[in-house]
Amino acid sequence: MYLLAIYNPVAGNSAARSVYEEHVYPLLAAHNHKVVQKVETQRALHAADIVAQLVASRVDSDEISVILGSGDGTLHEIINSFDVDNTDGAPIVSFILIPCGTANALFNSLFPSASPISHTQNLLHSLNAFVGLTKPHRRPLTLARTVLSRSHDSVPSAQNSSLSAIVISTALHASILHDSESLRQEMPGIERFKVAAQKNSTRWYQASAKFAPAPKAGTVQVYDPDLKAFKPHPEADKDAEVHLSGPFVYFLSTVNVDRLEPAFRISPLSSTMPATEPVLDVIIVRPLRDPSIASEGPDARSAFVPKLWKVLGGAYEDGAHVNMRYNSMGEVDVGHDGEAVVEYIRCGGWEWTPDESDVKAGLVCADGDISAIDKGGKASCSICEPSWNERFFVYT
Ligand SMILES: Nc1ncnc2c1ncn2[C@@H]1O[C@H](COP(=O)(O)OP(=O)(O)OP(=O)(O)O)[C@@H](O)[C@H]1O
Repeated sequence: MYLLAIYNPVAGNSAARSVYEEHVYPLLAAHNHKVVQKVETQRALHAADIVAQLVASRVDSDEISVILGSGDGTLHEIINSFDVDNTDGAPIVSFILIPCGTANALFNSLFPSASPISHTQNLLHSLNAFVGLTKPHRRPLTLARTVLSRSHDSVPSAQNSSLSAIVISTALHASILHDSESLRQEMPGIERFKVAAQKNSTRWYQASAKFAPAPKAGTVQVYDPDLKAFKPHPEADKDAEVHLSGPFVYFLSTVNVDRLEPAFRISPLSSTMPATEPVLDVIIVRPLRDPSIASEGPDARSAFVPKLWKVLGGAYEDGAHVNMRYNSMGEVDVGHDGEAVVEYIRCGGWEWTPDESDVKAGLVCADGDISAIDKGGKASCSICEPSWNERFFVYT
């Protein structure tokens, strides 16, 4: 096994170097683990280049173990450095996560009780498993591929394709990530996401969406708050696809994670009702499901803002939003018996086609990385083929 220790010195509150020197390296030495290569990243994509070179050189090992001190963005860069067409015989990559980023969605989902991460012991859960202080378990990472295509493209180019291990979103979440990046210097913590959320709160996104089933399930599933269970989506067509029309406020899908921050449990059913195959859990809010809103317009958009915050606030209450429903007045609560406010869909893939007139509906977030769909184009996201879901692992 080739052991690589790598950290991003500017991730999160820039504490990675001291965490490695004071805790990570001493713990590895105490357990006789010899690090072959130690890297402090110097720039964006540096970690990705190091791992890609190792894989390409066919390092004399069938496994590369990467002790990764960063946020989710650096993990995303590493996964995307793989040459999709040339992986035969390439070593598998196992991550030991040291959460040094801002949000650390993957780490916080895998170790939900490891909060706050300001407590050193909470940083070391994955490393403790690797060195054998806790029962080691290596969990495969499910990957989703997102392809942005122009409508006339029959074969989208590789440059427009990316792999994700955490979140793929459009609508409000993509706008928040897009706008919060400019606030990073001023607000290094998660408060920058809240500021960007306020800025985008009255925006509705004009698009249509399509969903396809995961192979084993055979149907697109939707969560029913009455049954407290998933059921086949009632609007599936003869090809088992489900089509939803906009406007949308929220559209976010996850793999491997049930939260994006320690307490923001946006796709809670991925951990409380796990699927038996790799799937995308998709969280959708469409404001015209609200019985008190008959049509679009500035008043309707303003009226929906407090409901949106209530729903997203439910994610901070251990995922209570998935059981929130309307009453006949359009009020939102878990005790009501009208339509579910959140459409919680479980599927194998989705397609998002923004209206040409709506520029912000064309933003797509893949693990925090923002891209824009070309005018007239669409984004297609699907669970990767099984060989890709056995390529990356994480110690838990
Ligand atoms: N030395 C460096 N200087 C500037 N940027 C760097 C350096 N090393 C890595 N980066 C870049 O920093 C960006 C953010 O890193 P990362 O995702 O690890 O942390 P984060 O954004 O704080 O955390 P999270 O993704 O959990 O919110 C990545 O795009 C990475 O490429």
